[in-house]
Amino acid sequence: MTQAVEFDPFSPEALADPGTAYGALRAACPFHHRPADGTNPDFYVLSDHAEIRSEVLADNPIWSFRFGNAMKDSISDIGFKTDGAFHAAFRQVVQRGLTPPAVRALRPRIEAIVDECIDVMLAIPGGRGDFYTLLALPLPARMMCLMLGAPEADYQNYKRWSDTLQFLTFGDPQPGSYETVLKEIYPHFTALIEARRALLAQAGIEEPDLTHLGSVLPDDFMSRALISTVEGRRLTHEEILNICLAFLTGGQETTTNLIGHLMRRLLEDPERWEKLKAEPDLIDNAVEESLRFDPPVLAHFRTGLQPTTVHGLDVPERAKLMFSICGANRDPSVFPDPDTFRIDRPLPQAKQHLSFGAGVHFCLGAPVARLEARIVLEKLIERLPSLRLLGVGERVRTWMYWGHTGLDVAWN
Ligand code: HEM
Repeated sequence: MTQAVEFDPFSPEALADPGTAYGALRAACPFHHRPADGTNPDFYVLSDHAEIRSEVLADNPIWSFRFGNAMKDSISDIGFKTDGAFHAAFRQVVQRGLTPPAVRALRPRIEAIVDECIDVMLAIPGGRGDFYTLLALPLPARMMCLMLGAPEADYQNYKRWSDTLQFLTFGDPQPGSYETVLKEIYPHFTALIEARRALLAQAGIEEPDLTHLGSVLPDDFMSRALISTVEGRRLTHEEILNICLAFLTGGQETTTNLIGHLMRRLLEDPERWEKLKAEPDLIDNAVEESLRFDPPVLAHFRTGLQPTTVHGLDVPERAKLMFSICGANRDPSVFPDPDTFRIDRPLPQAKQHLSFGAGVHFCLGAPVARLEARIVLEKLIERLPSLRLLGVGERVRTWMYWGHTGLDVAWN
């Protein structure tokens, strides 16, 4: 059944309260066909949790990432925007740097940044400010600089570039505007890559490997890309840039919004905040419930490589399929009482959310985002327990993302 309901992801209601809108669509029509409307192309919306997981995001010959994961095609066949065996091999370049011990080793750096942000908050006379500007935004941006190997002082550029790229990829940009911003970003990354190539040249190393990480080269993901091979060859410059862009765009606004949503939901009902302070063992539950209830990425797209049938409906080749993370996260067969935010939702249940995707393109940065959110809660409970919510800012402008531009908070 596909046409049973009207669904407009661009309506003011869906933009303002996606959980309710996407949840209602899932309940009424888990596979929905949305015809072209003059501005937006024809696409299908799948909200069926089990099917998204087992059919669309698992390794399969039909639903391709090669056309990008936005509504409009952007074919590049580079890096993460690939399918099958090549993609699996390419992922390894980053995945090898994000083993559990490697992620745990980020803890002191994250703690130091959070402490610095809280010091700034505590020094504000009157104890009031925007939680995004003060913490939710600088932490992920600084972490991306640190992980890629850029000076942390660049973090405001990283934030600006990521916002612009996000909007251009998932919004409705002017022709050529994507290329304009890349003209600013690519020279920045190219200079950092060239600096690492120069270090190798100075040391007379032609075939760099793992042993050179942290010795000849700084131990960061840009160096990691230089020492890595994929299918027996070195990565091209474009592939290294693709990794930089994936971190730049994938790791910032998403994590900012995770931290922002989390604090909004905890503070809007002060009993939740009190409960968490009394039972800090619930921190992981609260983080996962926030991801489920307020997914920073509402949905992504895949493109059909061949005709197929979904929920009994024939779907043509090159169909655009939107998998609704937000809708799937409200599935009552997986999450009882899905429209209630429960900080004590059992962890194994809450973790079934699809907010980091699933399957072959599952988010590589998920453990980093989770650790950042966890440390923010640990530190706020310890150092700013009197935090309270005064107001929520504007919605972010990219319709497929869910978050706000500010959170007005106060503390004693
Ligand atoms: C709360 C924070 C985050 C959310 C909600 C999030 C969400 C996602 C989602 C939904 C995908 C799957 C895309 C798809 O299948 O179309 C993804 C992939 C990815 N994410 Fe994240 N992400 C977050 C943080 C991060 C961080 C911190 C990093 C980097 C350290 C990162 C790097 C990546 C990369 C490289 C991929 C591509 C994986 C692949 O294609 O194989 N993400 N993310």
